[in-house]
Amino acid sequence: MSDTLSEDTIHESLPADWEYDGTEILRTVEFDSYLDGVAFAREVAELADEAFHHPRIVIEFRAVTVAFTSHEAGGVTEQDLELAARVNDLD
Ligand SMILES: C[C@H](O)[C@H](O)[C@H]1CNC2=NC(N)=NC(=O)C2=N1
Repeated sequence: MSDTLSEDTIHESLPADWEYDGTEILRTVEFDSYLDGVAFAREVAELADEAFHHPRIVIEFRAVTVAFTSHEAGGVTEQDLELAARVNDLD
């Protein structure tokens, strides 16, 4: 079972453009078109499924929000931070 991180550790470790709302780490990425956002969401989904660690993904008209938390651990873990950094590499 992964260990959940303290709020201080999460805030100190957040990848660029990510925030922490007390439950999840989140990032919203804006796009010029809806389908560009859908394509990005698919890339996120593929890296998440490869890692078998799945975010909440919200696809809107020209923005996609990705949110990670570790459900089994009951909070944010190192794995969430690692995948968030990998999502930034997609951008
Ligand atoms: C049984 C459990 O759903 C699986 O082990 C995986 C699937 N994907 C997951 N994704 C996330 N974000 N947290 C989990 O705890 C998790 N567990």
